[in-house]
Amino acid sequence: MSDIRKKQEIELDVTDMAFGGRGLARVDGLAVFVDDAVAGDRVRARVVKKKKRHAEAKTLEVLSPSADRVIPVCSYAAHCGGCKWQHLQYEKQLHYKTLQVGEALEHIGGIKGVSVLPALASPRSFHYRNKMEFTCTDSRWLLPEELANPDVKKDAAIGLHVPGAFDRVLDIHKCHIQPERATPLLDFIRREILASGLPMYGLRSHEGFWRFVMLRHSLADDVFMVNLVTKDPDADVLLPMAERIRQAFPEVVSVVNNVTRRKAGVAIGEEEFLLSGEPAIYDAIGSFRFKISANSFFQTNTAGAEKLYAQVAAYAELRGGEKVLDLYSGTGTIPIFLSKAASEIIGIEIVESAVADARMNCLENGVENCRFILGDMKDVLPGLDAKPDVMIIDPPRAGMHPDVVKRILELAPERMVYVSCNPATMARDLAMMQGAYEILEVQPVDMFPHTFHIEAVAKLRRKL
Ligand SMILES: C[S@@+](CC[C@H](N)C(=O)[O-])C[C@H]1O[C@@H](n2cnc3c(N)ncnc32)[C@H](O)[C@@H]1O
Repeated sequence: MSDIRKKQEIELDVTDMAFGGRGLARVDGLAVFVDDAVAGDRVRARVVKKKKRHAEAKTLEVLSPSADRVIPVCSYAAHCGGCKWQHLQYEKQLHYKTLQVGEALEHIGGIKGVSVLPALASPRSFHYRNKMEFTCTDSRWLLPEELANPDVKKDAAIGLHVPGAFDRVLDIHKCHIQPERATPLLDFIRREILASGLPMYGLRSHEGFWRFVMLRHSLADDVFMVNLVTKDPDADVLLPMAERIRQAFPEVVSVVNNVTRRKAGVAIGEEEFLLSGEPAIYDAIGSFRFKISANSFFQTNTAGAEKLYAQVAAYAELRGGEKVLDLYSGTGTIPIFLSKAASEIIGIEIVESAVADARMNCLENGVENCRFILGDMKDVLPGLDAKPDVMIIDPPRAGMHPDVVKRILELAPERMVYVSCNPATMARDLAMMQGAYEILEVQPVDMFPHTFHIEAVAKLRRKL
């Protein structure tokens, strides 16, 4: 039994990476999850939580670095919630992500003996994100070196959050996972916002005007959309600002304004106004082009999405005559990507604008064999009398409702492909299906380099 105590400073040998991204050490059999540590490190750490079965600690000093450590390229990496694994070699990130998918299947789903292939690398390990949301605040979070400088004030920031802290925002001037061309654009917008005379939003007071700056990038066309998210509309300020942004950056083809009075930190407005240029941008996956509005769901790593969808296609093994059901179809990207290989694809999706985009994407790509049903999966599936040969399932992080799983088992397609961005809920959902389906293989696909997140694709075949 370990006698470590909260607030105690201890030296730890970190031996593994835990689910959720932290290092894992053991003290007299007790699992200690260590923030900012890498397997192979010896660290001096402070215990911040002590429970019966585990403890949590924060690294104070790396005494002896792991051979897998690298120096992060980003100066905010140690403090920013965006990239928690920049200090870990990319090949090792893939290694631990692969292990974590296997461990989730085994420990959460009780699924043993499934072949989990090594994670496929993202085509780009930096500059891969096509969408970034920077939060505006009236009181920025200071870096340790800034705290020591009496001239630095806790004034406004436009940036990213400290991990797990809704009200702590770092003023980010360069983010290495977004395209390089976004850096001068963000700086220009920051100067415009600061010069506007309108107040930044207070994340605790919920007063103020400027809430978020969202940048979307099209890899295919190398153009940007700027979405200025505010608490109120103000055409007098926003319209001329949008023109100045587009004059300075001709690659910005769309500037929109989302207005939200909700207190939740979500950059989606109840109203949207077009300020300048087009209302949407386009990007391509494979030979298809997709329209992306400010609030559309679109995979955030475009080049990675092509790899992901190619894996879905490989596991679906379509020969041309199949009826396919695509659950959680978003803006129709998977159905359209697979359209040439199937006879008919039906997508089901809860977000009205996504279904509208999916239908438009079919029209614009000349795709005639896909249709989409709007509604909540658990309400739509029971009334559906289609008999699918193949089902593609790509649920949100929370996974599937148990009633949905039950209905899938009644529909009993011969083959299924399950796509997930959350190994824990994937393991839970697959466990409910493994009585009737054999889980043939799982392929993790890295869509989120330098974070501990991983996408995974599972191939299932009906047992009878
Ligand atoms: C992970 S995304 C997948 C989107 C799409 N397959 C893609 O690759 O772009 C999950 C989708 O499920 C939708 N969704 C979430 N809950 C749902 C529900 N209860 N019923 C139907 N769709 C839902 C979301 O709106 C989102 O578009």
